[in-house]
Amino acid sequence: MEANFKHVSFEEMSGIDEDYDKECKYQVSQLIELEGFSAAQALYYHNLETNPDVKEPKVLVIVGPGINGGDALVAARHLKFFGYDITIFYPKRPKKEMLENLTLQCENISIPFIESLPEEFGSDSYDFILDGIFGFTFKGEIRSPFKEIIDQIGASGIKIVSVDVPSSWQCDEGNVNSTYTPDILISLTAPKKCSEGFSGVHYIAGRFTPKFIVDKYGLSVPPYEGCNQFGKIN
Ligand SMILES: NC(=O)C1=CN([C@@H]2O[C@H](COP(=O)(O)OP(=O)(O)OC[C@H]3O[C@@H](n4cnc5c(N)ncnc54)[C@H](O)[C@@H]3O)[C@@H](O)[C@H]2O)[C@@H](O)CC1
Ligand SMILES: [K+]
Repeated sequence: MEANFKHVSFEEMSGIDEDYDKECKYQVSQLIELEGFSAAQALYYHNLETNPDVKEPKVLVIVGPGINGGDALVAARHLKFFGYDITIFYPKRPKKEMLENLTLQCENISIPFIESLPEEFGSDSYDFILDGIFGFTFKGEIRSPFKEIIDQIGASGIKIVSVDVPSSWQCDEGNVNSTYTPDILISLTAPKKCSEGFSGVHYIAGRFTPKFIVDKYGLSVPPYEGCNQFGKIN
């Protein structure tokens, strides 16, 4: 299904983002909640399908400094409520009320925050790394400390689940920094051009996109089942 699916450019995704704001009156915090919840659901169902014996998967959630990081904080909270064993690494915390509130909500449910990544990841340290470092607006070379973090995650041997785009990939150009390719990708609203050749497991989380936006940008709609907030396309 991936090959026949519409992959959006940076310009198109920026237009959709603007329409969410101006035409749909979605508040950023509302969108983040929907995106993070959808991502948590997708990972939950993925684990159920591929690893049903692991009832409380251990997930290291890596939170970046922007909205992609906000999505990851929301996903972490919902996964914790789903019974997962969650740890958060959030190295660079901007003083923004919305992100501070999302952080507090994770602290309130006793999710531990670690100060640094382990020197080496043991094979059984985590079942997944949830990558919420950078999103579709990322450009250029990776600045410190994220260069080192992204290299470490890539070398960890742990299954990586990227939210929206693999962090440090550019929306239109792809893996310009030659970093990791995730095992699982959860694209928000629509897959981005950089994932056109992606051969891993691919979910779309966008069951909040009104039909007029789907029509305006010619988006493909994944097969949403029941009340799932995600659809699988690969
Ligand atoms: N704003 C919204 O309402 C929506 C947000 N969404 C989510 O928001 C994401 C985009 O959010 P942002 O635009 O905040 O982007 P990011 O979440 O990628 O964060 C941007 C921040 O990363 C840092 N950064 C940027 N380039 C860097 C570099 N080269 N090296 C090191 N640090 C760098 C800067 O501090 C910048 O403030 C999407 O991918 C998605 O996850 C969208 O899906 C749609 C709606
Ligand atoms: K990401």
